[in-house]
Amino acid sequence: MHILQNLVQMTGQRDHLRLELSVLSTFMQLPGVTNVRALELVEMDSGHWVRARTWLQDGQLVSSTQDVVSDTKRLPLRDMLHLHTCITQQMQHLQHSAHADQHVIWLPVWMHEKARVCLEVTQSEPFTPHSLDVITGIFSVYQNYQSLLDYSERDALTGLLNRKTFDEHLLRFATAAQADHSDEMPWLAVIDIDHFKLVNDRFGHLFGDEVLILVANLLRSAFSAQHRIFRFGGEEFVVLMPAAHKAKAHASLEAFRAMVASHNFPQIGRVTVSVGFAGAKLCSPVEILGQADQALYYAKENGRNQVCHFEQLQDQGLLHNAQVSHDDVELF
Ligand SMILES: Nc1nc2c(ncn2[C@@H]2O[C@H](COP(=O)(O)OP(=O)(O)OP(=O)(O)O)[C@@H](O)[C@H]2O)c(=O)[nH]1
Repeated sequence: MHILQNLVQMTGQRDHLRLELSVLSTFMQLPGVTNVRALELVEMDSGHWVRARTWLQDGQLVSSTQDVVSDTKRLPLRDMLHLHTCITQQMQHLQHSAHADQHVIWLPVWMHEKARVCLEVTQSEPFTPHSLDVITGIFSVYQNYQSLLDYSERDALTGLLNRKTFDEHLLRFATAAQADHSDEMPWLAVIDIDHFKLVNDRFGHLFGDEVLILVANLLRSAFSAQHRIFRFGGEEFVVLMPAAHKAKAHASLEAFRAMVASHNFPQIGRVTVSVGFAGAKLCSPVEILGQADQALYYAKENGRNQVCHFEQLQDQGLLHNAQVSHDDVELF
């Protein structure tokens, strides 16, 4: 009965992290379960890494406030031998008995043949067919519900994140940077396709859609799993970039701009983008978006196909004629 109540609570969640806490606390209700963790898997610096994102501490489940890049406790995936096997062989789950009273099962969440999260359940007794059925059953409910949540957070045309979860992601990026205390900060970039109306007018809406999909693919290949890429609607994209020095953020946006400009779009040929970016500090999302939008507006007014930085334009006193009132900024 407890489990049923937990499942009801689990499927009432509207947020991935709360859903994760909920499924782990459901596992904790099972007899013999002594430990649970949610492990985050990430590919960076041409290696695979793993770190605990949610774990049990003094009987309470806690989640990391750091992002995976700044988490010094992350390990190379190959250091966790069994998990490494489970992931590289794309297994649905894998069990291992480390000691007579320590039996572990890993349950990776597969999405488009990639696993970004893996749940780990440890119990004091060996797994029986019944306990395995219960664990994998709960995991299936969790996985189905997670993909439903994921679907509702994505833009149907490009598969990028939609506007819905933007504020939450922004807050997480800004808070993680505060905890880090370094002089690096996260960045927010607004990217807009130049003269997109002309593409639609000349080639038709279907070709316009094709350009949106191709630009979304270029965004995915230019930015890593640590970035968050959104389509806010129309031909406007937003990228949340993890903490970095301004020069590094500028260079990666510039590399993306150049990548689009040199891409051969079938039938259409050349397409360019303009980019405005600003520091993603702990202030309101509307304020930060407004700043990045002002820089974008400046880029559009001054030749397009370029990357402009809000604070730099402001310091140079160049924003007087490019002020965008917040009423004009198309946010939703
Ligand atoms: N194909 C397609 N077009 C879209 C979609 N959403 C918005 N649009 C079109 O995007 C165009 C946006 O045009 P504008 O905002 O005038 O800007 P622009 O032509 O890109 O010019 P600049 O931004 O000034 O460089 C409009 O023609 C919209 O109809 C979509 O989902 N698919």
